Amino acid sequence: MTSQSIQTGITPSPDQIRRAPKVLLHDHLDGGLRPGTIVDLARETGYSRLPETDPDKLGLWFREAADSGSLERYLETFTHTVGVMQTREALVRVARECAEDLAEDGVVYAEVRYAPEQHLDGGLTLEQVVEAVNEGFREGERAARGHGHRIRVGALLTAMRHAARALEIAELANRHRDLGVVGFDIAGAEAGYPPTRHLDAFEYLKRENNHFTIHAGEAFGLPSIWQALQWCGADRLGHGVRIIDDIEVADDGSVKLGRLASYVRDKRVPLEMCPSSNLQTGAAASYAEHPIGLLRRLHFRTTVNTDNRLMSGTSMSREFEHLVDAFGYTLDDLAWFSVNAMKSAFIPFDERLAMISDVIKPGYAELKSEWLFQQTVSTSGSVATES
Ligand SMILES: O=c1[nH]cnc2c1ncn2[C@H]1C[C@H](O)[C@@H](CO)O1
Ligand SMILES: [Zn+2]
Repeated sequence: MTSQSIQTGITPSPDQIRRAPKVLLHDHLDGGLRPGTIVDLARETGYSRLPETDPDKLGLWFREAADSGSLERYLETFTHTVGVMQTREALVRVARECAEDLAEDGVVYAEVRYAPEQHLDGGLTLEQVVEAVNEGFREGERAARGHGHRIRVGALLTAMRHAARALEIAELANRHRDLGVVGFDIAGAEAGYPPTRHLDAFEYLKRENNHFTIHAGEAFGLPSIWQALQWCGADRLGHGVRIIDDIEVADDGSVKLGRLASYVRDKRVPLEMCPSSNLQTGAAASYAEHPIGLLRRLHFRTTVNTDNRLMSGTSMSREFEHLVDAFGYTLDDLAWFSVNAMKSAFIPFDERLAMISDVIKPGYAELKSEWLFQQTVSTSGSVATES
């Protein structure tokens, strides 16, 4: 081992990646159910339209059905998860398991989103939906602590862009502020549903000094990102991968940023990138070609996320593993992504700083010192054998 290898960094193993403290800003509650839970809930709630009732086959069905190359077809798979999330008990269970699963994977802070308006078919009110999900998150946090994992989960309330309830959902998010809801989002099919359709909701949230992110630049390009930032005033971009269309890379490797890409980088706009999801919806061709490689090199404020763990058969650790394989990222890179994400969270500044200094940095330092110690032991071991 040389000092050179310390400086160039440690290629983390899957086990180190799982133990590293990770921060997740973009994860859908209705895109992360355990297949076995879907089967149980379908039976309990009388939902009879599941394509498979064996949990393994059902998990596979979601991954394959979501692998269509089109966002619209990808979104069709949510009919079944949303279909079994229509009772208070179902919502509490799904939220609890979500917090437990993320904690088990080494996520220490997560913002998990869902659309309350999609969970009213069983007679719940919007308020009851939010209360049930919050209850589940708190139960999950407590259960995780019992298993030695610390996680904090905040909710983001999503409004569906094809519907017309964004202002109502924004008001709901504002009422539950400081009660477990940390912000707002819009999601759903992007093409044909520009974010400016929901300007009233965004203007309301700005007047309330509240936070919001917008899915933009995933299935539609620069105009969507431009509107999300310059008309709606988004704090972060969900995906934002198409910002790459405003960056020119010449044959000699020199890079030229257009005005919008410069703005995104200069203003440190957080990009909630979700590599596996982008491969499935056709927003990127492969991990190696995913724009996150270039954007990270150019110091955009990139973060790594899961989007929908069920549909992509993924986890935060898996997303990091894919990027380590594709770009040779080191433990330092993963720490950089995690600090970036924590800086971009919607909780108060002092709480973000505390997470960075008390949890994230010490966690990566611990992994690094463990690795250095192992190297020293194996080096002195081989010296001892030689002498
Ligand atoms: O990646 C996505 N883009 C746009 N919409 C999405 C994505 N993943 C999930 N959704 C939708 C489907 C869910 O039912 C809804 C709320 O979580 O958000
Ligand atoms: Zn999403």
